Amino acid sequence: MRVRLGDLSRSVPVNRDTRRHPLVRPGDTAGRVGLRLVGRVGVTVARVIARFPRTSFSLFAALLLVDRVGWVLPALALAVLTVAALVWRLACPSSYARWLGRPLRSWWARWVRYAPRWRGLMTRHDLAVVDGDVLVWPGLRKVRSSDYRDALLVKLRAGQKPDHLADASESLAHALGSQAVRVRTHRPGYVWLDVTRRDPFTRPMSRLPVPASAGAVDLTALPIGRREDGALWLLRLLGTHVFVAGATGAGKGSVIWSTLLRLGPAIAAGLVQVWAIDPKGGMELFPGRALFTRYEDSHLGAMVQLLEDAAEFTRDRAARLKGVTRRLTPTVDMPFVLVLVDEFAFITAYVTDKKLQGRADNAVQILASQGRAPGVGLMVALQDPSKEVVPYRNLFPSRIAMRLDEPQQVDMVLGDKMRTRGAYCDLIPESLPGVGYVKLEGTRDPFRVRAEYIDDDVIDGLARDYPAPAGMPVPLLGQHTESGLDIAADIPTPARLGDGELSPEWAVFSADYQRRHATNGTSGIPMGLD
Ligand SMILES: Nc1ncnc2c1ncn2[C@@H]1O[C@H](COP(=O)(O)OP(=O)(O)OP(=O)(O)O)[C@@H](O)[C@H]1O
Repeated sequence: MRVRLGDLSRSVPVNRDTRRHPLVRPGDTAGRVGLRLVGRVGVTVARVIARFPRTSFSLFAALLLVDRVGWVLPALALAVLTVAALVWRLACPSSYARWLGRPLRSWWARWVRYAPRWRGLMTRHDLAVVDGDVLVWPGLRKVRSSDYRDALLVKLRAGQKPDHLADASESLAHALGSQAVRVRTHRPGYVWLDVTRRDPFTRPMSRLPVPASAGAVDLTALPIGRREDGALWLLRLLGTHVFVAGATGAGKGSVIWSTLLRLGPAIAAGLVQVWAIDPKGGMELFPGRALFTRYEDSHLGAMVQLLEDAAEFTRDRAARLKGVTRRLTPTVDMPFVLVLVDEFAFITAYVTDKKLQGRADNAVQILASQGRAPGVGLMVALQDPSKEVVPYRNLFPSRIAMRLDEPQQVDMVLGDKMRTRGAYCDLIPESLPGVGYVKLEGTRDPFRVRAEYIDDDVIDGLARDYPAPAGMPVPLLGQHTESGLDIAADIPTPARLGDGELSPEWAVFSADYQRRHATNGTSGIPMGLD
């Protein structure tokens, strides 16, 4: 690789003629030329030292050492240090990675991978700006390299904003041979450019913690998957509402079930109630019905009624808690209630009966606007983020977009400019179900995640081990049943409704859904419940 010092500098004159100060001018004596040459070399060396003080002084110290003691001793010392580093790496990989591996890799990435081509990258992607009579470009300030990505801290030039880099991110990704380049805001004037080198989600995910007791369930941080940087993806339910969108087979089910898996002990202890609606006739949620305090999956009217009951409950609780507390701490007497709706659009945007649609709409508005403080959360999933559902999006502070069919749908789900900021949901391959992007209220940038896959055996175990306590009103299959019904005992094996039992619009949807699923076999990574 050819390194040009010009690439490492921070600016060049706009008009190259101003640089033309020839070394040899007409009438010059040899002495003058020599002096000019020494002067120029001196200035260049001083510039390099000022620009790269650590590297320059390390090099200088090494040369001094070789000069004083010869090369044998330093070479031996280097060999001993290398062996020590290898032993360290084998004995304690995590501390090695933290203290030596990553800093070395970051140093290498900065000076070998990025710095030599930085100027070309910036100018060719129209990221250089004219400042007075010089051309300047965003400065590369720091690189943090991990197994999967390089994070580049970039200083913006006056007149630039993060969106300028975001707009160029797709072409930068191609230029760098990266899967994706995303822009994260750091602080005013600085952004992180995340350059993905390998997709961490192509590897099987290690199992995530499952809370052993109700006390271990943290409603503000349920571990339901991994973030791209390797950290746990912690989903907040208390004080927010969650909107999940994704094409068929995108893995919305894994978000729902990994959430329910982490709620299990709290559900069984009565600290959390889940009121569930599955317009697909129970195809998604029915196997977990024992977990649900209320459940509807067949009649539209009953589903809307459940939403209205939840809205009424929310209003009532908000009135009771008025002046007492601003945020609920769930107890058995005052549980957190999660209203879970699969295929949300089918009970809101797509309902043809205007009266029912109005009722559902009202209930959703009340739940979304008043539920956060009194401990009522709404979690909805939907397949088709069309413009009809966009108005609902703003009611949900936490949004998750999984694989989507069209690039425009990304902003429909996550919010404006989110695709530009790197949420490439339309580029998620079908071979990676469960992968998506999350946008949280109060944060500027989306982040990439993969939900843990929960298989049918785990779901059966979850429903068996953590049923909602009996003694609650438990309406089942569209019929309002009175309290005291132990549903786990009543319906031991999962049953599915036939299309004939569904109302006409659900029958059409259900038939279409089954047809699509019959040809949509996707493989999963099995993960069991211990
Ligand atoms: N996180 C995941 N990891 C690995 N595989 C997964 C994951 N999530 C889902 N899958 C696989 O993808 C298939 C489809 O997932 P899922 O049913 O959750 O999609 P969906 O978005 O709910 O689809 P639909 O809207 O059609 O119901 C699953 O049967 C499973 O094989």
